Amino acid sequence: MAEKQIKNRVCIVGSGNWGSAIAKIVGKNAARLPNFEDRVTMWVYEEMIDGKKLTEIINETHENVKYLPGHKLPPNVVAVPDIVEAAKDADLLIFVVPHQFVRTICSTLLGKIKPTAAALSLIKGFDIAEGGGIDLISHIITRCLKIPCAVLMGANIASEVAEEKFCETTIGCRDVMLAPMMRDIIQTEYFRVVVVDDEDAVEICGALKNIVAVGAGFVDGLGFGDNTKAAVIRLGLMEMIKFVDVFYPGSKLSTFFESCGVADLITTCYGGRNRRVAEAFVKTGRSIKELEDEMLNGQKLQGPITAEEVNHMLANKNMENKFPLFTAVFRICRGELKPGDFIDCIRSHPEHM
Ligand SMILES: NC(=O)C1=CN([C@@H]2O[C@H](COP(=O)(O)OP(=O)(O)OC[C@H]3O[C@@H](n4cnc5c(N)ncnc54)[C@H](O)[C@@H]3O)[C@@H](O)[C@H]2O)C=CC1
Ligand SMILES: O=C(CO)COP(=O)(O)O
Repeated sequence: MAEKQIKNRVCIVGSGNWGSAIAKIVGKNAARLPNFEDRVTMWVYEEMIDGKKLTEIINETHENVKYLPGHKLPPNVVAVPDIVEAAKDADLLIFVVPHQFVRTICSTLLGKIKPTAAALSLIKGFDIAEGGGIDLISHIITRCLKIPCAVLMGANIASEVAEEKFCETTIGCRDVMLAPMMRDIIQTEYFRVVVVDDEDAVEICGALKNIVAVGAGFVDGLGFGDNTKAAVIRLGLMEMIKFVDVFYPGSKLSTFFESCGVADLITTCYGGRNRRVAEAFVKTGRSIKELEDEMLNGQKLQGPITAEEVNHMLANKNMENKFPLFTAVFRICRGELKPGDFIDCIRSHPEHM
């Protein structure tokens, strides 16, 4: 008798703009691959749209009309409003929520998931740790849920991925047994995966580039040109490399040349939400929060909060002057500096000394 194939169950924890775009890929791959269960659950933070529950709309129309309108999800992706119900049988949990919600989600899932499950985090951001430092989101997931957590970061603007325009991504996974499963469920003809073992650096790149993208938005709003934006991208990259070198020593320089590094920096500094809202912030003088609510229809910015989390650590360690671009973005978002001061802050960057 033929041996029964073990089928991995997948749950996508999140259903925003990126969560829905990745659900399209994961749903198709799960239906196609013999070692995955067809049915993929997708946890949806329930909300009402024109008097109807978003989960019901998604399950009836196979479209997340709020966060990824115009794209059909495969019918085997099932929207579930109860997070424990969605996650309890999963062998692979794909975390893709705005980073500010991760701790609450983990405490809800504590003790309610399979102890043998593994996680893949697509979340770009940090959290504040006790003792004045920062925590990586994948570390929070591993610590809270006691499961391994790899990461996926890359130059992946969700709408373009949903349109199936070619791009690359990076999976950071130290566990050679888990890496093939992670790659299989993600890779398609148009979404190409490179797996590296430098997990922490991959994740840090994904988080820090959002701060740089806010800076890129500032220079767009101020009316500077492409040369200035290129300088912001380059100085941002140098601060990202330094940050990893100082706080996460042992990471590899080559990781910055993967999709999660320089490529994500470029795409986000030209096409991302952080850039767009930061440009409007400069042009209108309104608050980031107001503009986020008005311009993004429920989607969430990660850059300004990440700048705050990073500054919390830099200030505690007396290192703000070593990271003038990160520091200036934080202070401008807080209203402590004017947007016009941005260039002055990076003019005397340590890179120029
Ligand atoms: N959108 C993009 O192009 C990309 C996003 N990412 C990253 O993926 C992560 C998730 O981003 P998106 O899917 O775009 O989310 P999003 O920016 O579309 O956020 C909206 C989501 O947050 C949920 N939400 C709102 N309040 C909540 C609460 N209190 N608790 C839990 N969930 C709540 C909403 O229901 C919705 O699903 C972020 O870290 C982002 O940086 C990464 C690559 C591309
Ligand atoms: O991470 C992203 C692209 O890789 C999306 O960036 P934004 O959140 O700025 O849109």
